[in-house]
Amino acid sequence: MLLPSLRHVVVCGCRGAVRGYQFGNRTPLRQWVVRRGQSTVVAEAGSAQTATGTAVPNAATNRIVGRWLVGCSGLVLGAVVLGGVTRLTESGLSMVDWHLVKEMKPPQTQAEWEAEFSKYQQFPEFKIMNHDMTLTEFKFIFYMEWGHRMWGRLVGLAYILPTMYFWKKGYFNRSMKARVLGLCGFVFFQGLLGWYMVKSGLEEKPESYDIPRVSQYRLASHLGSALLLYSASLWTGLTLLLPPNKFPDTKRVLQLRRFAKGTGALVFLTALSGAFVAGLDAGLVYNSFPKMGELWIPDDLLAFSPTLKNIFENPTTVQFDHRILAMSSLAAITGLYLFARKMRLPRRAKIAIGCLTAMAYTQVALGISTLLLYVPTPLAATHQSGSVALLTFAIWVLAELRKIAK
Ligand code: HEM
Repeated sequence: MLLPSLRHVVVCGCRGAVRGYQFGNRTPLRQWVVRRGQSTVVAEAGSAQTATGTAVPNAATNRIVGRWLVGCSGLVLGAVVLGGVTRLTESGLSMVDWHLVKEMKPPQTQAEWEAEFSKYQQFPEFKIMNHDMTLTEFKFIFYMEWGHRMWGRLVGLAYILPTMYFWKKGYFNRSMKARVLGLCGFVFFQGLLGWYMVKSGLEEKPESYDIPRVSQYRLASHLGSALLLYSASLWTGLTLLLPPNKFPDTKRVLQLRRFAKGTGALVFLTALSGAFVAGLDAGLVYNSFPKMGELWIPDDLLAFSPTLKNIFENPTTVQFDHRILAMSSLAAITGLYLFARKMRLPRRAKIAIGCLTAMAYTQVALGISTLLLYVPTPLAATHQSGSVALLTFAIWVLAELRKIAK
């Protein structure tokens, strides 16, 4: 006999699966599973009920949560693009302190602007690079950074407020609660990382007349954690929204799934290596393709000592690695496409793989153009956004190929 709350889920005509329960391989003991044709309807013992007596979470609430998370990933994408443009316009070091609430109001009067400008003048970027900057020019770089920080706060609110609301309404099951808490924690961590990164560009380095720039390690961590937040939100949202495909458990399907996972990881790694290229301005050391200058393997590839240091600190090696990883990603995606072409797959999975392949070629073309044209801001920003688009298609492919928990 069905428990009352579970019966409600089934009887209330939830179309398709209640999909928030399929994460991980283990089904919590507290759950009852009922198979209805192709879909799996799951309810928890003693799950909450709405005012109309409907048990939650259910298919409808899962759809709401799914859309919210996909929307949140869109906001993260906006933050990544804005962050890239902020960096490329060299605006990121214009706000020299950090206050969660106070800085939300930008300077209003002439006196406030002058005070803000004179604070900026104490730091190396002004002293070494921008000593002839006017107040009007300062206002531009200030507003760029301010816009990025405000967007970050908007992202934070977009995660935290609905989390509180949905939690109270009982829209999350146990595993979902852990997930959204993790995502909210991640947003907070992302903000802290951002300030930690900016601080590295504000430090006075006596005896150094180099262009002040943030640490490439911190830039890669900041971008990498934004991409992780994006991927986790999108994945969770998509698995709630997309009905799972039914695959036969054949060897080829298992191989395809494994292949797709590896390819997704490679794309992620390539994007991360791009952050090192950006952080070291390594896009300006060799502006030719496919060779680096006259050579396939440049002779300053291992110029730094110890050797390991070259991987993250030598601009030549960092650019070389990014090229190799990018070409490996392209080869893997092309391989995935050819492998999948011979298989009978659901239409949506085929479309997702096709989109991933088309985007991979576009992204490589964008990268090469960025390099050959000496990193112009609009092209570099498009290349950066292209990496998120590529990641999006990779996650879509994985969501289409995912295994249904038994
Ligand atoms: C799968 C393919 C690729 C992915 C996912 C990818 C990803 C990225 C990412 C995420 C960045 C950092 C952008 C930023 O933070 O502003 C970047 C930078 C860069 N990439 Fe790629 N990339 C790919 C292919 C290529 C290729 C084939 C080239 C050229 C041979 C290239 C050249 C560059 C350059 C020059 C930069 C530095 C741009 C700057 O300073 O803003 N990329 N890439």
